[in-house]
Amino acid sequence: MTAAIDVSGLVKTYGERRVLDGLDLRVDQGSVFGFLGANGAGKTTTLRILLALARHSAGTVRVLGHEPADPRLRALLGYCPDVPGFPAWMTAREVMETCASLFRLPARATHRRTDELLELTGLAGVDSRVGGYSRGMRQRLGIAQALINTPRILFLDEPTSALDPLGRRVVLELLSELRGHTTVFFSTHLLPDVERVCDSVAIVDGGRVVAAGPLAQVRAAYGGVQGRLLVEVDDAQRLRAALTGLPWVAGVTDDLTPSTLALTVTDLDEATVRLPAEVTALGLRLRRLEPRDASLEDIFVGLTGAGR
Ligand SMILES: Nc1ncnc2c1ncn2[C@@H]1O[C@H](COP(=O)(O)OP(=O)(O)OP(=O)(O)O)[C@@H](O)[C@H]1O
Repeated sequence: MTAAIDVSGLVKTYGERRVLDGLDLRVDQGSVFGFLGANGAGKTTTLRILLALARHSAGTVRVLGHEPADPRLRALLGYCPDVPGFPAWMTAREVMETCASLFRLPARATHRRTDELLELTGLAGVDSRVGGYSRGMRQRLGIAQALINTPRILFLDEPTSALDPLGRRVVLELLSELRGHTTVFFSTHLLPDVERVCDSVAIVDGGRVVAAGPLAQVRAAYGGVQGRLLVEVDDAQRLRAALTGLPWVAGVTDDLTPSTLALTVTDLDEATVRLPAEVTALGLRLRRLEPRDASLEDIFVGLTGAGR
């Protein structure tokens, strides 16, 4: 099957500055794909190139098998920018009808699709003008308008960044519902969002993809590097002092309770064996030992040096 998105060796320079530096990317059709990177990593630039809003300096880019500027793509794509803007005096229905007219949808299809999408995005029955909408409502209308033409790929730039937790959940559930029908490509710096809804992920850093693939595969491939252990003992601070500096311990932080430590370890299996021995040697009592695979956050921090 043709990939939804296939990018190879993508380079974008601004003057002397190499903002994208040989970026490779493959997104399967029907997947919910998270394009993850810290601020300035190159996400928006990549998105703009995929949508033919910016030109690349080198490399190949195919969207549904076409060059981004191919006019055949126009009807096949939907896009919602990070801060969607609408005329303040319009209602959601008027926004949808205006967008439908750009695709020359017949009146019946416009009405049917508008009803469906306003229902899907929780805006059915909202008759007020867009100017009074909350950010979450605007974002949902942005997604609805981007779906009016039943696109094969929906592009979203940081769709949840400006939203409160409830607004984020609603938008993420909405993206999940599109799985299998529409390829969803969304850029974000929010790791929990990716963990919640994505099948596949690419982590971009310094204009390159540093890890990519199905979420489980990325976790397995890079999760072995660092895992986590939650450990509860009767004297956490003595254990903390003893563990600090050991070669298999990459970091120790206090956890939620005073008797619990969160350990970042270089090898989860080795640590699970060594830790009880350390606790016994100190004459402490082990109350809990809970190994955890590296989260996407551990992987992200390890690969991009975020927070360094
Ligand atoms: N028109 C431009 N001229 C010069 N530099 C630019 C231009 N657009 C973007 N950049 C630079 O390219 C780098 C990548 O920017 P980009 O917006 O793609 O990052 P991003 O991953 O989307 O981050 P953010 O979440 O902050 O938007 C940044 O360092 C940015 O300053």
